[in-house]
Amino acid sequence: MKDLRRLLGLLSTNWHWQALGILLGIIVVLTNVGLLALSGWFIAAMGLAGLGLLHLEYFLPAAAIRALAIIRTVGRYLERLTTHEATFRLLSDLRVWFYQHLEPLAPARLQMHRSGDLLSRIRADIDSLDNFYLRVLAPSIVAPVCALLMVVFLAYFSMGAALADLLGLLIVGLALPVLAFRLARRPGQAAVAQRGALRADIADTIRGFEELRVFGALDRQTAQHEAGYEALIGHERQQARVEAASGGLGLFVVQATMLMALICAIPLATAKLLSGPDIAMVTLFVLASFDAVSGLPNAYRALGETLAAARRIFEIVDTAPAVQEPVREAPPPVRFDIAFRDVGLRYAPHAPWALDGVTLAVPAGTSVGIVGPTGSGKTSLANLLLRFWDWEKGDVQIGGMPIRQLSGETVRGFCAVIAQQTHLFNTSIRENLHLAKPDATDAEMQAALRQAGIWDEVQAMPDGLETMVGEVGTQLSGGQARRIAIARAFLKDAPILVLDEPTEGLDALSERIVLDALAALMRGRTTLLITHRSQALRNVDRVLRMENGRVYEG
Ligand SMILES: Nc1ncnc2c1ncn2[C@@H]1O[C@H](COP(=O)(O)OP(=O)(O)OP(=O)(O)O)[C@@H](O)[C@H]1O
Repeated sequence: MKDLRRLLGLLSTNWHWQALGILLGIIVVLTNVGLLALSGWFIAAMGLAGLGLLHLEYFLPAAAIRALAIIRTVGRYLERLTTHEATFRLLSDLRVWFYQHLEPLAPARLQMHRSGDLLSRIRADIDSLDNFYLRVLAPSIVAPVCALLMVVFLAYFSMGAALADLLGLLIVGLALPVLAFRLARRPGQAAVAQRGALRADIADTIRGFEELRVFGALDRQTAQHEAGYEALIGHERQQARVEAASGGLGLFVVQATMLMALICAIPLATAKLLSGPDIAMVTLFVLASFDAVSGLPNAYRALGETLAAARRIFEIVDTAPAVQEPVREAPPPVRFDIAFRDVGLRYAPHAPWALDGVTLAVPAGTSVGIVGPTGSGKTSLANLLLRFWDWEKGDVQIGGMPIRQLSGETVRGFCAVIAQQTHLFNTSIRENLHLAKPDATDAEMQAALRQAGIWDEVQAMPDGLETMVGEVGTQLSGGQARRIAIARAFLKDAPILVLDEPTEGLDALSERIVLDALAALMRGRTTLLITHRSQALRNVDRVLRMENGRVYEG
């Protein structure tokens, strides 16, 4: 219920389009009912007039039928246009809203989510919210308004037919939707969760194809996916049963209501209170009146899925970022020395200290190499400096300014990062460089690539700067990818460098080339170099050792 209320709150931004869509929906339903009923009356009346049993002035009803047909057609078109406009605006607002909440959570709060699952939330879960306005909310307003007007109109001709219609409309428009919602809610929730898990599994499998083939585990993995799909089909089958049953029942109620209305109306005709054409009109009016409610059982059947999708989105949106931004940002520092003062960090409230009273200083323009066994806390230093995590004790400063007083964006604006896993996007070298400086000219890019020692190789590639680097840079060698990342850092021209295992995974020759490029990059910049490799330390001014979250001199 809370999620439903929240979902309604999210709709408020586009209420003009939504209200217009609902108004047009009401007009379309009423003209459709009017058209069918009047046509029925007219055909019956014409038949009687043909037999000479009735004198019929046919001009007015014929004109009314034509007018209703035009209004219905144009109205239906405009209604589709506005409701879809409202829905797509809503979806795009929701995506922006979700992304705005997602971005501050990276990387700390997103590490427990699988990337395939996040993609599923951004795309499929938000998409499934289109069901809410289009099929649930708008028809839920259109239906009672139209039902009320139609029943009042019918009561003028036959109270019995009006009551029968009211009962039928209540069954199809209220009882069946509630029942369908209840029965399909659990399988709907399960289907949404299962689809998310499957997408994440498949994304994982595609990423790990190489390993799966090497270990001969592809068949096992495929069998697991098949089992997952079987489970999904099971949930979908349950929902399909509810859909089929509510559809069949709905149809039965429509026919039964028509019969009831006819039974109520015939005695009125015998008593000469209604004419023959009136009977045809009343009967067809009852049939057409279900146009207002016929979509509701299936819409409410799908509502369980929609709410489950909304829950998955709210889960992310409600996560508090790991780092709180300052209410008012302090002026940016003008010096770029780095200082950690007695810093204590734990990744969870009762976890062991990952950093346990770390104090270190890197004077501006100098470099410090950090070595130490795995898990000793080296990368954690970088995580704090980049404002990806917050710490519990002590302080981290840049140029004497506590970085907590600066926004994460400002702090990261001062830093360039090169890590073992520095991400290259699956696009051209040019676009990857643009990331660091969107307005970089070709000459600037060329200079940066030259400084990174890779210009000659890029120039020799058939497509030069337009060369596509492939998924995470797989079309390049490890050393080339690293040097493109270095060129990117040259372009950014940030005063602080964070190098986290920048030569990891490279052979001796590539390492030497990358280290030469890094030496040029480090000149004049405050540098924190985290490494296991002794070669990498040749360029630094000072070496510190980390052990169990503490820092020791060389
Ligand atoms: N995101 C995280 N969530 C929870 N614990 C973490 C996280 N990152 C690191 N840790 C823990 O904090 C400790 C320090 O990790 P850190 O990555 O800083 O070490 P490291 O010296 O860089 O290791 P390596 O050389 O293997 O990269 C380890 O015990 C690690 O398990």
